[in-house]
Amino acid sequence: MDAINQTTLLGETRQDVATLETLVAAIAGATGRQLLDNIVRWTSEWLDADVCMIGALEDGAYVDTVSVFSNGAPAPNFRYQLPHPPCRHIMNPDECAHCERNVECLSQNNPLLTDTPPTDYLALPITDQQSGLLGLFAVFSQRKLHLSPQRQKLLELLCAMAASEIERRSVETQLRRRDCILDAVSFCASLLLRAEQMDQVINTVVERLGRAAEVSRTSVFENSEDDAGETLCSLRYEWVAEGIRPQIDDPRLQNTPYRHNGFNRWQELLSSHQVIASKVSELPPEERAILAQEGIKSTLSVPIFMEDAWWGFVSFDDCAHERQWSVHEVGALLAAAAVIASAIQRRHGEKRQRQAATMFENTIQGIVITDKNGNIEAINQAFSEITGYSEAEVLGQNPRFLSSGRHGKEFYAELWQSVLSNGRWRGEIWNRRKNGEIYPELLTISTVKDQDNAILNYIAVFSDISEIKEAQRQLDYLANHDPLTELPNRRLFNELLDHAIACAQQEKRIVGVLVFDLDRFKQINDSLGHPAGDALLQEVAKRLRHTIRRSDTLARLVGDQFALLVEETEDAQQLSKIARQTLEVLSEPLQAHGHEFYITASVGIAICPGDGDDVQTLIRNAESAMYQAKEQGRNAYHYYSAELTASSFERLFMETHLRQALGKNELVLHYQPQVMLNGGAIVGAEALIRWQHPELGSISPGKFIPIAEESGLIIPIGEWVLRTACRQAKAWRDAGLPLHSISVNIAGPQFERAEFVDTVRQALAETGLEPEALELEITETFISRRIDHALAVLEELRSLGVKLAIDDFGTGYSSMMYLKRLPIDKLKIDRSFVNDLPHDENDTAIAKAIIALGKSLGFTVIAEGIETLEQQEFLRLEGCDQGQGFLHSRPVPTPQFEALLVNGIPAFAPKP
Ligand SMILES: Nc1nc2c(ncn2[C@@H]2O[C@@H]3COP(=O)(O)O[C@H]4[C@@H](O)[C@H](n5cnc6c(=O)[nH]c(N)nc65)O[C@@H]4COP(=O)(O)O[C@H]3[C@H]2O)c(=O)[nH]1
Repeated sequence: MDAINQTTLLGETRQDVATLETLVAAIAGATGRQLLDNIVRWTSEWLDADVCMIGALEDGAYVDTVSVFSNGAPAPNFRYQLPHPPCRHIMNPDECAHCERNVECLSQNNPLLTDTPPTDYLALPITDQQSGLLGLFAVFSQRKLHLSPQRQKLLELLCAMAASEIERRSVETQLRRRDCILDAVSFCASLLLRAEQMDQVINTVVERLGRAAEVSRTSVFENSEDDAGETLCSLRYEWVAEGIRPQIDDPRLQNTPYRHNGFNRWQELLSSHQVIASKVSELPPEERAILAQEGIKSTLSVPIFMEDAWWGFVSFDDCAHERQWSVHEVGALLAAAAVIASAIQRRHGEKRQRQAATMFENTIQGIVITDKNGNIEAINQAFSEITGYSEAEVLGQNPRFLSSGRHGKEFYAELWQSVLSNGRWRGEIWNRRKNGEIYPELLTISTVKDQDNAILNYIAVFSDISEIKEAQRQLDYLANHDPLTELPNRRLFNELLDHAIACAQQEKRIVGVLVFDLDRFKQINDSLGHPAGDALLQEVAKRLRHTIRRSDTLARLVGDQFALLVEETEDAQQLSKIARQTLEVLSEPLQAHGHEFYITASVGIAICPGDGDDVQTLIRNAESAMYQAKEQGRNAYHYYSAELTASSFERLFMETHLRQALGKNELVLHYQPQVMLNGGAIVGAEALIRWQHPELGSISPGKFIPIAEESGLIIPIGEWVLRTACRQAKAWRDAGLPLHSISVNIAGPQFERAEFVDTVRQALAETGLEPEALELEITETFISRRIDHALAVLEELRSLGVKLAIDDFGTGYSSMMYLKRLPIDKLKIDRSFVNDLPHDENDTAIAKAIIALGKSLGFTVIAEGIETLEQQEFLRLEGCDQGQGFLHSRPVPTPQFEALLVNGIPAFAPKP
């Protein structure tokens, strides 16, 4: 049948009608592939063509034939590439049909055409209003083909039929692919659920999805942030199809900032839940360059969100085709991304679980998990380490086997009541280890409940707090004990006394408080240093501890003050017995810190009831009594009496005011002349301190010097005396007044200070007084107590050039042995031996002996307290060199003394 003739006939002749009838017969009832096959067969016959085919356009780049009729028979489908002549014309949207002669086409791609290459070509686009170009309908012939309007109309009709079929087939393909992906997704989901090793499964999941999506590569990228808050992405998992180069080891894909790589658009889109589905050729140039370099032609990237946070994305790359991603595929791959997200999340959870498991095993806290009935389901290593029980020994048991027996039923009832009502109990509990040892735990019990609030498990977490308790005990001990002597301190003593008072009041008993204070301890501390003082206190504590009865409590209140609480006593007399015993024990020589100490103490006793009903009053009154004992000559005990309070207050008052006296210029020096007994010339002056209190008037040094010594105030006061006396003597001497020397009293604590010699040196240097014009008076008692030390200091002072006198000579333990060694200049006979001269035999003998001793050793001898001419004469005749006393002058203020210096002593004035 000639095509031209037929065309001419179409629509006009019977032949036309027949043609249409055969067409209708061919397509009637046919659907799907059958319809397309019938169309190509019918067209082939109608146009007497060698080959007739319908092709579907794939990815805009290929034609996949869907039905081919070649040389009188159906032929296999094939694919060929576009654009390719002559089919490229059909790709032009304006072209609705194309007819071409003498074509040389398709020969390479289509085996059907290579044997007998066609010369004529006729084609029409198959289009759809929504999707545009779907494919083409092509006819090849070695005979001449002509496209008449009628023929074109009929072919357009056939194209329209083919279009719906191609459309249907395309959707079918997309759905098949989608189903395929969804199959893979569900497979992966179940795989993930069952999987134990998430890492391996994630790789399988990625592969399976990649294969299902028929892509070349599936890549999972994870986000992170750098220090500057920049979002980075790193390739974490990857699957590649055969022949595709893996990228997982490419360092450029690790910690890559989206922004710096021109992928900031991706960051924006993906982070806002959008998908990137594109042919690479259609991407912006910067993105295109990077992806094309990797051979990627199409990419679909889907974000992964985890708990609403953008975690990263999964990319499906097609390196083979410029693929047009269908909505179905995108939907399925979104589901795939969700599966991957859940896998990753599970992996994180697993990690957390593993961490939790590790913590369970490695924590130092013991953990027990029981079922709802309280039977142990699991324990950790620390449980075994703390309790000593192995897992096998405890599984299935109720933890009550750990009970120590120290808590009653009520304790446990309250505990479980709290667990059941609050879901939690926390507290300290005593439990028993396997070896029977009872130990304290800090325990927390909590419940695990299901959705319906029913208890599933109890979890007990506990720490062995033995060490903490021990530390607490030590802290308590430290808080209540004196670290030096390990005796109870004032705090604990107060508590115990409080308790004792309460008990005694109930039982109508008496309680005694004895306060001990070491006499002159301060001097020891100042002279030998604190280590020696501390060692002495330790020895004293040891000795006292051994002396006291078990029922009594000894404490160190402060410094050198100890207290004894006597609870079991029949009467007050027993307390004095205890005080006496204590004094006796202490009077024994003590060895400490390489020294031998001869100490004494003063003890004050207060009794409840009577001397106070509370802790403070009792202790304060015992202290008052102790001061009273001191004032009465030390090494004694004294009961508290109401009058004592007044003197204690007075003492306290004086100490307080004495502290301010120096600053307020209330202290002054008076001077008493020292005269030559032969002739009466004033050779020296003794500086004697006076305290002029604005309210109390003049206070005698005999009252305040002991307080100054006890409180340490003697140091600044003594320095002031020394400087003032030196300055005054210098002034008098500079004024030409006849004064050989100025005598200054040095108290024991001053003399024992290591800096004493320096203080003297400085006083001389500051005032400019010649050293030989200064005489230091040191009491004999003091020198004899620590003779070696005294010797060394006196030598040093002597080397300064100052004069040294022994004051109150005769009152101490004079020993010829040391007296000989002492670098002194003068002996001062104590007033007490002068008082009754020349009538008292004893005093006379002593005075004579002292004078003889002093003379034999080459010392100057001076007698103090000369009040009568008789005394003076006796002493002078016995060879005493100098004298000092009211007979010559009382101690007087500076101006009066100046007058004495100028006018001489009236007692020696020539008789009129
Ligand atoms: N009954 C009587 N007493 C006489 C007579 N002649 C002098 N006295 C007193 O005897 C004391 C002599 O001083 P002391 O033995 O060193 O005894 C002094 C001395 O140990 C101490 N003292 C005074 N001034 C100082 C001082 O500046 N430093 C130190 N460390 N102690 C001082 O106070 C003690 C008492 O001093 P004062 O009250 O000034 O008493 C003085 C003086 O007033 C007398 O004929 N009859």
